[in-house]
Amino acid sequence: MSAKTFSLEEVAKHNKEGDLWIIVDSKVYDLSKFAGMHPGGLSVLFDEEIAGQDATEAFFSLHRYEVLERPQYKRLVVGTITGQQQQIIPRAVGGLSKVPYSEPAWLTPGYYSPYYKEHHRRFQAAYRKFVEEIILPDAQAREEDGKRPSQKVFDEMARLNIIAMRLGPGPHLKGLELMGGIVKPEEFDYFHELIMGQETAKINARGYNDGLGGGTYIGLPPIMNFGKPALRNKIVPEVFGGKKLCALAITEAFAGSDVAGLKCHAKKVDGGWRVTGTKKWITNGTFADYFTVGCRTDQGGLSVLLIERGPGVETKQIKTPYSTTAGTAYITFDDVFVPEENLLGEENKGLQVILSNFNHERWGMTTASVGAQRLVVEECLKWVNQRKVFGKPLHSQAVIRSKLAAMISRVESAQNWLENITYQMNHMKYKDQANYLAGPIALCKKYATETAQETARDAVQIFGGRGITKTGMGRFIEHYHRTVPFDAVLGGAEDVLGDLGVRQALRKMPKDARL
Ligand code: HEM
Repeated sequence: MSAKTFSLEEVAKHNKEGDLWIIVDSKVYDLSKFAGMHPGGLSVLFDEEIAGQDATEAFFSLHRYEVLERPQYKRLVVGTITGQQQQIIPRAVGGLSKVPYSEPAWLTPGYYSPYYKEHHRRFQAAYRKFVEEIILPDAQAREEDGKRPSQKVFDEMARLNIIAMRLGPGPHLKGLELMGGIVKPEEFDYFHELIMGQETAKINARGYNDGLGGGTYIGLPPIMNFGKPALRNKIVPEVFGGKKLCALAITEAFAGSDVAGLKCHAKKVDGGWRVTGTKKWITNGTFADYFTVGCRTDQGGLSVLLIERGPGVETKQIKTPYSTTAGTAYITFDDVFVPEENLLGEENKGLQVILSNFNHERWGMTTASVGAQRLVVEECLKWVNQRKVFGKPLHSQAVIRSKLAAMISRVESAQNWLENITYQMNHMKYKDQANYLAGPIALCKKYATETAQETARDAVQIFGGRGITKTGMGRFIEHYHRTVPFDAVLGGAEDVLGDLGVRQALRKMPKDARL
């Protein structure tokens, strides 16, 4: 940037076509050539309050800060105003936001938490930096072109053992160097995983987030927990190494939450099965290498088989409102031979394999949902502060403050419930989690996604037309509002989860309970 300084009077002289300067936050921009290419048009720049003037307020009413960070616009700076300092300093890469409620309480100066230790703080700082430097740029590019997340991102994740950590604490982390040694495998707990879920959600690229191993998150645990040692030893290192991806293929057009109604058929043959059937809405299906598949056997029971991509396996893209980078697929298995050793768990006891996965999946989705909801609160607080209506900030309207009150309360209650459940998970054996936490996790997810949708709706009302525009000020809100139903449907629709939570409670009702 040029080290030249100018007085306000000098800048004011450059206020005509072919010679146009403006000031944004103490920096002087020469827009003489750019004016004709300005996406907002030429005429707006020649307003007498803009041309040659300090246009900071007008600029931030209409553009996100990141516009000024783009190299092609940084080049337009010709100097600064004598005696003025930059007032608007964006958050440093990996740093914490100072906007109230944009960080959970444990990351907000002055507040305390019983849950997080020093290694969680170190981990959060390192992981956020990784997300912003490595994942975010790829996420934005892939959301645009719809391709799967780049191999270099998987390679970087593998290098720090992020793929292994995404599956939560457990024996699979033993002996691994996590995040460059910032946290020891024996220290790693569900709060670290919660941090990962919440931080990754901040990329605000919902399809990409699922593309980044969403299928592995639910498709690999059955292999790790129920696969035979030889199968595990082959597949787990390939996946943790970022070279292969899994997908969980249970849902069909015929049966969704009703897993007992699956039609995909595994016919017993010499040395294994031949599988024929279809699967629908399979995350990462278009590019996954391994499919963890729920099949009906000859006896009518349910078995889970590991099927490798190969002859007879076809995957087709399903178009959904989120980006194709998630690889959502319709899959057909056409007389595919599956060897005996690919059986996960016991034959006809597949329901146990499938159900054992659900709690972790739903809890993980809740971490992401709450993280994204918090980002929306931050976007709204910034917007109401910088947007002027009738000469005053948008937050001078009581109705806007009332919407924000509801948004903040929702995200804080969801976060606090989630942290309490996470604490329980840290202290329970995995099988006790099914007994004690299946209901609370289901209810917490339902609550988080319902509140997420209310918050998405309120945010669109606050942003107005910008909240339904894919570029510009409200682009985060538009994306969130369009993709928020994914949180509410994947891993179990809200009504199904609510019902599960209440049924679990009713099963535990004491026989002698009376009013
Ligand atoms: C450094 C100077 C400026 C640059 C680099 C710039 C760049 C841009 C860009 C890239 C957009 C497209 C929307 C987006 O991606 O956010 C845009 C839109 C716009 N700009 Fe500027 N701009 C500048 C100054 C101004 C100023 C001073 C005004 C004052 C009125 C203005 C008015 C607008 C308007 C009205 C739009 C359309 C906004 C919308 O669709 O909501 N721009 N500008």
